[in-house]
Amino acid sequence: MDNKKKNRIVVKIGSSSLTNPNGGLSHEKLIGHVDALAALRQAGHDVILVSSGAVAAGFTALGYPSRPVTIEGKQAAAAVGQGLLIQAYNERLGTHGLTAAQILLTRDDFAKRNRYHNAYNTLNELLKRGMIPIINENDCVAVDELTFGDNDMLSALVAGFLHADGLMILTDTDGLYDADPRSNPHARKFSLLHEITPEIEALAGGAGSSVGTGGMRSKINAAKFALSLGIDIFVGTGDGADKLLLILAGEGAGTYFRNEMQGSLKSHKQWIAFHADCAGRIEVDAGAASALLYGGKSLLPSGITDVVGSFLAGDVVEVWDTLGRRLGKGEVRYDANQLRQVKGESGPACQEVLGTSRIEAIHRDNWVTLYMEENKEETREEIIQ
Ligand SMILES: Nc1ncnc2c1ncn2[C@@H]1O[C@H](COP(=O)(O)OP(=O)(O)O)[C@@H](O)[C@H]1O
Ligand SMILES: N[C@@H](CCC(=O)OP(=O)(O)O)C(=O)O
Repeated sequence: MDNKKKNRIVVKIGSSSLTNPNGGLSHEKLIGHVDALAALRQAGHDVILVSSGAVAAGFTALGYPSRPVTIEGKQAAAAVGQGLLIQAYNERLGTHGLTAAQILLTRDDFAKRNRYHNAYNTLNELLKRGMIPIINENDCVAVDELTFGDNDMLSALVAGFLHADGLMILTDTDGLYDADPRSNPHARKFSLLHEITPEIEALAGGAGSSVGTGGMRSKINAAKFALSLGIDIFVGTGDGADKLLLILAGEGAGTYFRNEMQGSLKSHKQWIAFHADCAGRIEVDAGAASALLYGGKSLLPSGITDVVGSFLAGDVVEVWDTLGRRLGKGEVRYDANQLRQVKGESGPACQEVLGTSRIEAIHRDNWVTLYMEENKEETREEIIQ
């Protein structure tokens, strides 16, 4: 994050920072955040908000004494609370001449190529027109296997997908400590981390309030993912209308996670790597494995030794080598039957069967390396191209 250039910033606000401890929206807290978002926007930055709080804001109106635990209870509470949230956001944004644009997503929306690209195009159009996108999980329809897990991870996925410069995760604690500060008054804070080691992961505990869900653990998972894409992250808190500008300037009350990596994986490659369902599997010989991993080459049929499954052209498949190592994932140009016909064949033979000179089974633009040999940093460089 660089406070002098125009940045694209994803801000995530947790339930505890928007609602009262016993549920119900806190207008006072929400207004404080909106004023800070408006200041960031008015300083010329693109601002995308990932807002939790629908369940926590809605459950009291439904007569639940505390955050519901049943799926239908949470979904009903979210249906009420999401409306209350957007109404309150819009009221306050309006005083700054700004407008909210509500986007509710499920994991399925990220897994389907068309939906993923539609969401990307819509968000870019909204930002071009100066809107403030407000994203939440579509809790009313999301069921376990279709959820992002939590909004911390959703905000990291959104930050990656939009090639954000920074991700600010606002919560009720001023950063990551070496123990949960609620239960350990001697806990010490980390101000700046360059990587998330297993030791750091082990320090982060669960939710600290009756309305939060993932706790610091889910923030660390999200930070790890965003860091792997070269995005700077801040986890912490703040007060006043200039709190987000202070965070941007490196003066926020929290933990900064930064790494030196430049550039991020293209959105389409992120879709292949993190979201698309795998429809089958291709096995390749050593020459093809090396061309894919280290040569930056496309996969040609001559290197294919086996084709498993019944996928279609345009599907995403996993690629393994004959030693049983998963090398990566790619979008195939041909369906499984066509690839069975040309596997192991030379260029001219493939051209004859496929009727074209574009014989790549997987083009390098549609390939993502996932295999990382221990201590082999160049593989990582290839992932982040
Ligand atoms: N090592 C830690 N450092 C800081 N906070 C921690 C740690 N382990 C657990 N926590 C808890 O994580 C909580 C924040 O997460 P959560 O309750 O899910 O908030 P939100 O609703 O903002 O997502 C804090 O209130 C704190 O009690
Ligand atoms: N989508 C849910 C929030 C899920 C979630 O991750 O909550 P939190 O830990 O407060 O960020 C809601 O709006 O209530």
